[in-house]
Amino acid sequence: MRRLLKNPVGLLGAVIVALMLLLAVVGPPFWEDAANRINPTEISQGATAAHWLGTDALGRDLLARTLVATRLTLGLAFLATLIGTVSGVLLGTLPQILPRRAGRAVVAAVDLLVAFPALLLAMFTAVVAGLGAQGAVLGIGVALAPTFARLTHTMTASVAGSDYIAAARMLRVPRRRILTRHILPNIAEPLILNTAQSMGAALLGLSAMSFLGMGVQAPSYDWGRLLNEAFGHVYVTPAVVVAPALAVSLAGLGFMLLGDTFAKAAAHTREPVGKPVAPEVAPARDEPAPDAVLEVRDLTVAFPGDITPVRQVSLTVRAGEIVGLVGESGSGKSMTAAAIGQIVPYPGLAGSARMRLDGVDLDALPDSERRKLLGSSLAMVFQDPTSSLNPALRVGGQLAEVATLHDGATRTEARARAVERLGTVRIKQPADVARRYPHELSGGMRQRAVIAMGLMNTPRLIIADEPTTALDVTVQREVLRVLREAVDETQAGALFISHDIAVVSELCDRIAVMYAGRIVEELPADALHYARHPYTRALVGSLPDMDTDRSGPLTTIPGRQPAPGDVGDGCAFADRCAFVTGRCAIRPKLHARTEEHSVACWEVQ
Ligand SMILES: Nc1ncnc2c1ncn2[C@@H]1O[C@H](COP(=O)(O)OP(=O)(O)OP(=O)(O)O)[C@@H](O)[C@H]1O
Repeated sequence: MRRLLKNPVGLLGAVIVALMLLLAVVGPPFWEDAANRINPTEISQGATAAHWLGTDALGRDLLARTLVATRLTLGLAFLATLIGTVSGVLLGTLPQILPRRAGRAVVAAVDLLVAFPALLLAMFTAVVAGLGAQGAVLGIGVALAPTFARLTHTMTASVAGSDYIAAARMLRVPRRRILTRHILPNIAEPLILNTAQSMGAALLGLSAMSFLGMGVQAPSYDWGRLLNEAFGHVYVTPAVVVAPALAVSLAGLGFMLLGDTFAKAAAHTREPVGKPVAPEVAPARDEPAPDAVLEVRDLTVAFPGDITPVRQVSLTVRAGEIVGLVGESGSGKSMTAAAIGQIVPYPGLAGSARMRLDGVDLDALPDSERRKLLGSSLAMVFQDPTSSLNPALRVGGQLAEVATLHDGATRTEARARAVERLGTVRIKQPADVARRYPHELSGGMRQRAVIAMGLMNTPRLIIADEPTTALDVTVQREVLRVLREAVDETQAGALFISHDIAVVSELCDRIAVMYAGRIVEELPADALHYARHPYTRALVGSLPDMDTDRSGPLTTIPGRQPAPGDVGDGCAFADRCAFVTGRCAIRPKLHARTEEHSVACWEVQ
């Protein structure tokens, strides 16, 4: 509400609507007498001192009649909106309750009605229902209903696809209860906003019907009826249409502006508070690493509200090397990957002292060049291969598209390369698989197809973000082998993100351990058992081995990682650490123990 009052357009809408509502209450008692007083000596006059906006054919004051008509006009518009909303919402939810075929028939009928001009639909209904206020209200209500029904159906269908609805279905919650308890509350807000806007449309529609003689009939009168009566005299005394025309326009505008502002305010409430602020990081001055395909220095990602999920992360990946980034959920691994790929979600912003891909400084490139380089030199493989592949396109076509877009390859060349790359990732009968749609492949094949898509350009860096988490253990092994082979063959570097330290130690050459947005230890994978940071040691210690007693619960690390907005000045792991001392109130820097092994912990420095 405060936001509404701060917005001048919203404020104007609110003032107009409030004024109209006030007039609807006080209009008839105050001005009814003047509005009905017939005066044969002052018939169809223009503006005079006694009648500011003229008189009608019986000499009645038009300003007073317009003010009095506010109640009937708004009342009828409200009724029409109510009919439109209720019947539209019922119609829109029917497909969820009815058997599939009947539901489809309802959707088709709604689509047909939406395509039909609304005013014609209103007139048709009004003629069938009988001329007069009742018919007009029903007509406008019926005309509003299809839009509401379509909106309700679309939103219901999208909410119905959510996991919590699937869970409710599995628990055998009855359909009607799913609808009222789980679906409707989630779509109520946009429906209410649409209602505010529809009130303006109903008001204009009803006035049009009355103006055309199909709505309110004499002796009753609404604004449309007043316009209809005044229109016969408009060429002689134009002033007679001013009052009702002004009232219709003003009220229509008021409701539209208010509805619009409500909709914008609702969209804003879903936006995060505060403006995006780019993290300030001084550029690195030393020489870049000569053999690195990726060199990241002091990468920081910040969101408004002092949320910093990635804090001064430095990483180097060399050609032919797989670096594992490991840490528990929420430590900032994916956000690091997103920042390297320049896809940090709004309103987050990334900054770094250095960001070099294949020897090129990304920060020094103009936007278009940077996008081009990332498109050709970086391949990203995400956890869910389903969302990386377009379900409407054949696998081969999608892979080929990469080659035609980036390398300007012909269709035949691109298709041949797609089949070859599918073979590279150990897909049997690649030519046959290229002709299939993603849903026709198993999860493991899909993930390999995504890796093959990344390899279409011969990338210099592959970022694989939990690529095997959704797969079972045997398929997981196959995908990891494919990744290793791709790196060995192409001599690209790879950043492999996982929360599973066992997988990382098996696949990677080096491991960077992340905790609360920072790298806390970096070491060769084969030296994992010499890890020094208490967090890395706890991660390694939580792995079951041959001697683990499998009848008991696995070891866990007590406590919780702080959220990105709650990380203090000291060591972020201190609360969970068995070796905590007073020094841990100051954050330890990453300290090089050997050329290949760095740790951020006071205990081991
Ligand atoms: N759009 C966002 N706005 C604000 N904070 C965000 C946003 N996206 C992610 N975060 C925060 O960033 C932190 C790091 O998220 P990130 O996805 O990088 O973690 P992760 O280590 O990859 O975890 P997981 O293994 O669960 O994917 C999380 O705590 C999350 O709350």
